[in-house]
Amino acid sequence: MSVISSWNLTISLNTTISLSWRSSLPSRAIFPRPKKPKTLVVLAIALGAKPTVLVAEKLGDAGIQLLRTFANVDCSYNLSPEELCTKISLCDALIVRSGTKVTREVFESAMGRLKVVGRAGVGIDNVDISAATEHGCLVVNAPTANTIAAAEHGIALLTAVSRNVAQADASVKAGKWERNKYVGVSLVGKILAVMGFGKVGSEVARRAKGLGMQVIAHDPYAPADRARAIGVELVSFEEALTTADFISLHMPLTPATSKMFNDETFSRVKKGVRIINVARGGVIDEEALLRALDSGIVAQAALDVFTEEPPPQENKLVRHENVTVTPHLGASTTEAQEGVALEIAEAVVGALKGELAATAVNAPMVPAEVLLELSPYVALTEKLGRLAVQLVAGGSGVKFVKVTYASARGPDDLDTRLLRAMVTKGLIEPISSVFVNLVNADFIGKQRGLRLTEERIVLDGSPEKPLEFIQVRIANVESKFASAISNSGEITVEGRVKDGKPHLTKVGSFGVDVSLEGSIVLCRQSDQPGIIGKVGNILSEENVNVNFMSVGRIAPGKQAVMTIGLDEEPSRDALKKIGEITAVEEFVFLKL
Ligand SMILES: NC(=O)c1ccc[n+]([C@@H]2O[C@H](COP(=O)([O-])OP(=O)(O)OC[C@H]3O[C@@H](n4cnc5c(N)ncnc54)[C@H](O)[C@@H]3O)[C@@H](O)[C@H]2O)c1
Ligand SMILES: O=C(O)[C@H](O)COP(=O)(O)O
Repeated sequence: MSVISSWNLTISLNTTISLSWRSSLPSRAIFPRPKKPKTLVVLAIALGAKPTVLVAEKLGDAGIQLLRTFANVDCSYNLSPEELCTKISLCDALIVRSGTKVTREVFESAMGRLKVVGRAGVGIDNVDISAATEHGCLVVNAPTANTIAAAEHGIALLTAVSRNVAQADASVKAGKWERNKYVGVSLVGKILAVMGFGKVGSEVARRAKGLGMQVIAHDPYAPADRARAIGVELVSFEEALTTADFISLHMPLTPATSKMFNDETFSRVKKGVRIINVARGGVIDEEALLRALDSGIVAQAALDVFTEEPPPQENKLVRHENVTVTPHLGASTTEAQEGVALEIAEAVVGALKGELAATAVNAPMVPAEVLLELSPYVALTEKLGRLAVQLVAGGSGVKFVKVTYASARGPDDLDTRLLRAMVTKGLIEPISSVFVNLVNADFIGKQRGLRLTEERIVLDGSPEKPLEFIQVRIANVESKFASAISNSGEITVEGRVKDGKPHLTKVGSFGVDVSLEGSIVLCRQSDQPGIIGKVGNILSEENVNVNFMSVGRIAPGKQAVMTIGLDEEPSRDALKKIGEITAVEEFVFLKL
């Protein structure tokens, strides 16, 4: 038995997984069965619950049209933060570009209705991701459609600064003819350091090589072979800083990259370096850049992005004669905006339909084929969680939960994030009013003090099935059904998938077998003839249909646990009558 202590995840960028939402759609299921992906949509439309999407910044027409095929679309631009907070409680989705700050207040004001925030672009630094996650709100972005536009803008600024295009243009327009003042520098043979070798950075590198530049790149996370493939050498931060004639910034704004270029870094650059920033303003300490420009350490800068956008009128950087500025135009080409609009509209509609887009920012991305295979186990884990928590005696509190996955597959072959989220959902939802989904499961679990550990049992045999059985145990609690406590002293429920359906196969130390649908009665009795009939009669008198029944006993004539699956919920009276059968020692009714 090995304890999983770290997640070994494969994130696929080209796949979708399914996830449904609770508030406006009338289903609590978190995963619609993949074979019927349209079910939730049909329900939503039939009940008139067409979702509302607030588009808070200008979005390309193709995207708006796509959104309108599925949702009510409210295009309200230039909302104040207060107006956004007021509107948001009426919206299921929000689409923004970089100009709207989606703060914690926005998520709080949504009061649970907002299910997805779509960022029509790459950078998500204007969205409070932690707050989104805490509120179970999915954040998706459109990471690919504006890559080329941003790279082209980077090259435009690179060539513009090397030849003083903006300054010379302003000079001529001011009636001057200063040919000697605006002598530029050549690009060919010069060293360009690309900082951040992701989508945009690598396209900039490719183009700069075409201009005859020697391109190096610094990116702690980029694979060297991807760089080598386009003739770029990955180097250390120090080497990039000290050798470059031009530095082009293409990393995201994160706590680690914030003010990455500051007085200290400028003190190490090659004198006369030229800096281009089409990434995010915050990666440069703007006051330090001003000092570096004034002292001549930095010869020129070209900035498309600023710490504060738009920058204040009196901003000295913007007015500096060696600085070329554009108003965050990197993504602003007709082609990129149409592409981004479609990319984000598809992602948002997909998310509202119950599919989790491949561009999810705050939820695990699971390949579709993995999801399909895991789907019945997803249902099983949620139901085991629901059963286990309902077996806890009032006042016990649930803290220590152990989930065991038994499989013949190697540990790296099983992505248990979905299953873990579903156990958490099953454990928490029956005893609280919070809505748990794949986005917020870990957060809600932690918030409620749940210590969920996972372990693997590696079985011999064929690894055809992803899992043989799953066990959920709750430690340090008492049970309202004493037989649910196994020899280890924990409430224990175990299940398997049989013919694609989740089954409960063990309660405490008793082997049982009941299909997990509807609700169930667990009943411990002394093993003797006639009990099944008596219970069956009580239920049939009430017109309650028994869909499954099994009896597991320790030994003939000793104690047995009867498991009865029910389609309808029996009345209190019927349950009382079951409890009054003489041989029945204890019983419990559990809702799935
Ligand atoms: N100006 C615009 O209109 C515009 C348009 C598109 C993208 N952008 C911005 O450009 C940046 C890059 O976008 P992308 O699509 O290429 O993103 P990306 O995620 O594909 O690439 C970012 C790269 O930065 C690297 N990185 C992370 N931390 C780093 C660090 N400390 N040092 C060096 N590299 C680091 C990552 O490993 C990654 O390879 C983002 O900030 C994005 O918001 C701006
Ligand atoms: O991160 C991005 O995608 C760019 O900064 C573009 O943002 P915008 O769409 O708000 O211009």
